[in-house]
Amino acid sequence: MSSAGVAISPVHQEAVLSPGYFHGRSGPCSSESILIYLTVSGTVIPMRVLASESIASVKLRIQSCKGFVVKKPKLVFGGRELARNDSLVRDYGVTDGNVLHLVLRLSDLRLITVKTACGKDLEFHVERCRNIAYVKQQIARKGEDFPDLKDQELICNGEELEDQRLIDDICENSDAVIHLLVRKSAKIRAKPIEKEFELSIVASNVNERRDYDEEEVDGENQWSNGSEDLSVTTRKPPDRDFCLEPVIFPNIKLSSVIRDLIGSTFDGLESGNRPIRSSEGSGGAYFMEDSSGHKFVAVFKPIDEEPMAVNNPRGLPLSSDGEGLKRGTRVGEGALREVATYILDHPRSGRRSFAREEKGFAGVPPTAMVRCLHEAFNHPDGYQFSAKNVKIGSLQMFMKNTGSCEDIGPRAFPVEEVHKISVLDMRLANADRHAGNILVGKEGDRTVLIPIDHGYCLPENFEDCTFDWLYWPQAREPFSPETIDYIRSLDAEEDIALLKFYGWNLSHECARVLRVSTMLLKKGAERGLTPFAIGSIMCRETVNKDSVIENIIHEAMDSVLPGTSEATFLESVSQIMDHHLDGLTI
Ligand SMILES: Nc1ncnc2c1ncn2[C@@H]1O[C@H](COP(=O)(O)OP(=O)(O)OP(=O)(O)O)[C@@H](O)[C@H]1O
Repeated sequence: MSSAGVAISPVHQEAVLSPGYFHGRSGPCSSESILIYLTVSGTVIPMRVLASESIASVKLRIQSCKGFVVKKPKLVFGGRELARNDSLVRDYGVTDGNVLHLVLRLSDLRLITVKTACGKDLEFHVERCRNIAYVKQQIARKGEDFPDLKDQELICNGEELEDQRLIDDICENSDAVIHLLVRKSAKIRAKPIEKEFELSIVASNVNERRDYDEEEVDGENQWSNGSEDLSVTTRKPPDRDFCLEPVIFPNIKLSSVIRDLIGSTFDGLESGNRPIRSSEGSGGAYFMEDSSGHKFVAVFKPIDEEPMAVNNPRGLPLSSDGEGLKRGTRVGEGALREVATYILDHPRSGRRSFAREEKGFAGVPPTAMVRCLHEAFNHPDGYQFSAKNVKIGSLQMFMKNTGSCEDIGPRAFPVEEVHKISVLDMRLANADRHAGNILVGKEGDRTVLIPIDHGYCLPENFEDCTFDWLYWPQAREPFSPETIDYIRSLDAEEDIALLKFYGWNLSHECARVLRVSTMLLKKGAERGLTPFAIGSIMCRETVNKDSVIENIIHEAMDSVLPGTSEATFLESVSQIMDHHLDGLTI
C-alpha cells in the first residue's frame, strides 16, 4: 500500500480486537465449523470458521467488522502466511483450537484539512505516529499568512495537547474534537468530518509576520564511503545520536544514485528527523526523511525486524526453524534479497553494476545494504548508542506514488508496465507479488508501475510463488519484441556470478531456482507464450497441488542418478520442459 498521497479511513482497532467479537456473531454454525483463535498485539480473539471456508472469506469477515475498514489483514499459521485467498482453511492444515496470528495493516496517513477564515483550504497528510509539534509546523509552514509556531495551542476535550502527543492517540476516538487556538492572532477549531479531521482557522491578523524559519542544514555529507573490514562504526561523534553507513565490499564503488540516497537519508537524520515506522507491512519498515523533514527519501528495513525475526515489531512469533514467512526463504535474508533484486534488475542496455546509474528494466527502486543506528527503531531490550543496537538492513529509495495496484483496478495499467514486472517476478520466482507490492506512479502523463518489497525473491523452491498480475488482462497479451530481446539477453550464470561479486554467494537451491526460472522464461518467450501462460507453470493452483514447474523438477530428479552434476540435471530439466512447452497451444 502506498504511503503517500492517499486519504485514509481510521480504524477502530478495539472493535476488531474485542474478545468474542467473531465468536458466535457473524461466524458460521454448521457441524463443519471450527473454533480458531486470532492473536493480535497480545489479545486473543476467538473466531468461528468453516474448514471449507476460503481464506478470502475469513479475511473479509475480519475486514468488515462493524463497518470499519481494516486494510489488508494478513494471517499467519505455523510460520506460514495464508497468502492464497482462494485456498480453503483446511488446505493450510488449520483445525479446531489452532491459533492464527493476525497482522492488521493500519493506515499510516490521515488527511487533515485546514480551512482558513479567508476561505483558503490547506490539506496535508500526517502520519499516525507524528506528534502535535509536527502538525503545528505543518500549519506554520503552509504559508506566510499563518501564525507563529509558538503562538499555537491545540486543545482537545478542554485539555491542551502537548507537543509530544501522537496523532494516533488523539484520533483514537473518531468523535474527538480538536481546537487550535492561536494566541494573539487567530482561533482555529476542528471537528471530525466523516473519518478525517477538519481544522478551521479563524485568523484575526493574517498579515502577522511568521518568524518560524527552517533550520539551515549544513550540506556537507559525512557518511563513510565504506568500510574495508565491515566492522561497525559506533564511535559517537560529539553531536550525533545516530549512525548510517553503507555495507560495501572492497573494490566496489557505489553509484552516485546510491551515494545520494544514503547521503540524503544521513542529512535527514542529522537534521533531527526521526525514522517513522510504517504501520503497514508485516516487518519493521521505516520512512526516512530528507533534511527539510518534508519529504520521504528512503525506506529502511532492518533484518532483525523482519517477520518472525527476533525484534519484529508486529508481534509475529519467532521462526522455529529459521524459515521465513514464505517457503524457501530464510528469516534475516529479506534485505539481501531486496538488494539482490535491484542488482539483477538489469537496464535494457546491459548488465547492472553499482557504478551505473541507469534505471533497471522493471524499475526496481535503487536499494543498498546499510548499517543504521537510531533510537526510533524497535529495541525491545532497551536502546543504547552501542554496537549491539546497530541494525543492518536494506535502504530503498522512497518512490512517489498515488497508491498501490491494490487500490486501483488493473485495467488502467499499460501492458508494458505489467509485462516488465512479470518478467522480474518470473526470473526471480517472487513469492510475494501481491498487488500491494506494486506502487502506481506517474512519469509525465504516463502511468508507471513500481515494484517494491522483494524480500521473498530468489527462494530455494517454487512452493510459494504467487503473482497477482497473473489474473490481470495484460498478462494474456504477448510480449513485445523489445521485451523478448531483453529476455533473450538474460543469463542466470552471469546473474549468480554478479551476486557473488557483490557478496552474496547464492545457495545451491536458490541458484537452481534462478537457473530453472530463467530457462523457463527464455523458452516460453521464444515460443511466443504470454506472461499468463509462463506464470501459470510456476504457480500452484492450490496450496497442496504441485505446480507444473515443480513436477518438471521432480521428473528431472527421478531421471538422473544421485550425485549427477548440476549441468546434467539442468539438461534433463531442459528436455522435460521442452516436451511440456511443445505440448502447449498458444
Ligand atoms: N520504495 C518505496 N517507496 C515508497 N513506499 C514504499 C517503498 N517501499 C515500501 N513502501 C511502503 O512502506 C510500507 C511498508 O513496506 P512493505 O509493504 O514493503 O513492508 P513489508 O513489511 O515488507 O510488507 P509485506 O507485509 O507486504 O511483506 C508500505 O506502505 C509500502 O507501500
